[in-house]
Amino acid sequence: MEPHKVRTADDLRTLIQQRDLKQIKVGLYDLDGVMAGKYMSREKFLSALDGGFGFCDVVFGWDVGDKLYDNTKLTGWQRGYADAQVRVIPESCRELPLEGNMILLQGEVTGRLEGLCPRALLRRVLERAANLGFEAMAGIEYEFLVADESNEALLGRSYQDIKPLGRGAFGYSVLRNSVNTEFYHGLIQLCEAMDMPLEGFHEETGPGQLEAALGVEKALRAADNAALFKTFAKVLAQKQGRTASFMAKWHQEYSGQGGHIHISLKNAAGNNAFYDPAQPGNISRTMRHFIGGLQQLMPQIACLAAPTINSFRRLVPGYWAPTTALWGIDNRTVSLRAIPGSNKSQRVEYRLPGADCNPYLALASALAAGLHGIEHEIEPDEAITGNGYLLDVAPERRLPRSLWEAAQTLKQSAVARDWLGDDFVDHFAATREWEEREFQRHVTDWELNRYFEII
Ligand SMILES: NC(=O)CC[C@H](N)C(=O)O
Repeated sequence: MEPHKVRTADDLRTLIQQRDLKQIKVGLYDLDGVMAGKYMSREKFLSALDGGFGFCDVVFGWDVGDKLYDNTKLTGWQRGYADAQVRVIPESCRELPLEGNMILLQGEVTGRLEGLCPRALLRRVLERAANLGFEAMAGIEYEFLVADESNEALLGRSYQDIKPLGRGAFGYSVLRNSVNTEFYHGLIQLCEAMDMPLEGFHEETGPGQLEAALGVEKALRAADNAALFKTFAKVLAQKQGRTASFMAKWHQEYSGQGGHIHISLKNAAGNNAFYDPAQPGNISRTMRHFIGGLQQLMPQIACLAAPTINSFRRLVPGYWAPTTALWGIDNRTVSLRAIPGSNKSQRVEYRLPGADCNPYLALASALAAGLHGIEHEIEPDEAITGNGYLLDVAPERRLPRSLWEAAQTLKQSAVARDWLGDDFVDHFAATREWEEREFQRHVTDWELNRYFEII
């Protein structure tokens, strides 16, 4: 039995027996898209496979620095930080080549806190898509920085004067990717072994910025691959004495780091529901309405695509990242790029998500918005042409400018509540408000440099 062939609990038992595994690694993704997990003994794992296991619910109650949220209802001291119930997902089994024979299994939270589990959330949206007669496909691409030094060294200098892997900006440089093969080849091989092959991998336009495009998959698999890619690209870099970062904007002078999502829908006949060769740009009625829904709801779901304080540094004009909820045909100056193609490749690229977002949440919210558009036959604005940054946009097409604002628009969104659930919306918005409060009480370097002496 091979990890990529595992579909059932029995397959998994066979694999564990064949490899004579004494330990198994199990993890689940939190709201920030960070994997929390542990090694489990074989005995414990086999019992978890049948009956699930408990995992302290603080996994949804901590911020990225393990500080406890003080403003959430579903987790907190008032709930005693009880265990959340987790089920093991056999078909999530992956090889962990950096750890010899070890395998990795993902879990999903069930029961009282199921509404907060990012993977369960995406699964619910996909079930609703299936009820509407669609199967969602997605391909996610990441831009990320590789620093040619350890995180300890960077931490010691408070992340100042970062030394990127490769000097200067040389988008698509073959020199860079031929010299830095230890990292490039290492990651290609790792992704291959973990059954999440890269479709493209190149030097982006920024010192040390790389871009990896994961192959198109059914949406849940695409999000699994994306989340695992982020986790294990960081692991590989650190094992090489380097550091990979997926923050949205690590330097004001350089282009930010996107986590763009390419989306299409298959209809019941297995055809691409976005493709209609009789229409301009091959854009079917279904695709138009999907774009219409996503365009209309984008400000309301923006904080799932831009979930950190730093996300909003990326969303500025002139750096290839969008600033408005507009769309165009093959236009990279707006947030929705309709890509004319064939029955196989016709799709829309959602360019709002940064590399810092949780792929389960960004994808679930985009699909919810687009499917809402299909259900309600929402017509998008006219496609824009030329430089979208220069357009004067209507207030309802503006995107939130801060995490606080994004959390407020999410909370007020009836459609987000309908598709993502009240538990999720209330909890997630509270966690983003907490993040903004933490930031607001912090004095930044910029302020010190600007005001300390002169004001
Ligand atoms: N490849 C590109 O289109 C650049 C994207 C840009 N770096 C972003 O932040 O989204």
